[in-house]
Amino acid sequence: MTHFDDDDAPASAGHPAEDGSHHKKHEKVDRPRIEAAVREILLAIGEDPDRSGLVDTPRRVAKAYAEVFSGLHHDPADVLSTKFDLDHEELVLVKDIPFYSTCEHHLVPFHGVAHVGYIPSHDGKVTGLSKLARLVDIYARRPQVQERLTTQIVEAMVSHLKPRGAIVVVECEHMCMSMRGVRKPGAKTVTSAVRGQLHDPATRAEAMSLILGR
Ligand SMILES: Nc1nc2c(ncn2[C@@H]2O[C@H](COP(=O)(O)OP(=O)(O)OP(=O)(O)O)[C@@H](O)[C@H]2O)c(=O)[nH]1
Ligand SMILES: [Zn+2]
Repeated sequence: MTHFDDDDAPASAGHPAEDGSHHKKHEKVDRPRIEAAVREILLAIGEDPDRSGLVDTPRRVAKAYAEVFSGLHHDPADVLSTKFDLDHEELVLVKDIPFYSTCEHHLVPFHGVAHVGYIPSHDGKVTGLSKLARLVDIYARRPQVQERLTTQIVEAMVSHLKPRGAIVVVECEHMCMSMRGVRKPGAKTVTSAVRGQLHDPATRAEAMSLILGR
């Protein structure tokens, strides 16, 4: 699993949430405030927030929001600090990383897969493969738009891995385009971001053929 929530911080050095006692002390999400707001929304749509099926809903939504927005309180530097000296200087690509994010315009989900690749720096040091998936979750678990998600992932790799090149391709279905509004279920949005040597046409073509080869 690549996911973590407010009770499951990324396994990385020095994060204060690792000792298991962090839960209340370090929680940055104001759950009572979310609960009050959800109760207001239920009233506003004409529901009875005190009926038995809804009475625990504000608490559940607050707990769910703490999880789906937990990326706001995690630092990609922590995740990408895990490095191995494998003397590998060629492309490393983790493809088809599934993730869920939340559209910041409508606060409904968008979800899909991310493909994340880089050409390591000249020192041949690489990061852990799972860390690339954790990086995706750190940025997905925030109010987002797909373009910024894509850019943030590639920029974090550039900053913390100092790669010779990096590429991120993200393919998503946006629930705000499926279940409401324009109502086009199945429509996919594809975004990409490329840095450094991955701009080279041959290198980029190699990465893209690996990404697209299903
Ligand atoms: N660029 C971009 N747009 C997004 C993303 N997620 C949702 N949107 C779009 O945000 C736009 C918001 O448009 P508005 O006209 O302000 O809101 P709206 O009336 O709800 O629009 P409709 O969704 O067309 O009904 C819509 O076109 C959405 O499709 C995203 O990740 N990136
Ligand atoms: Zn939306």
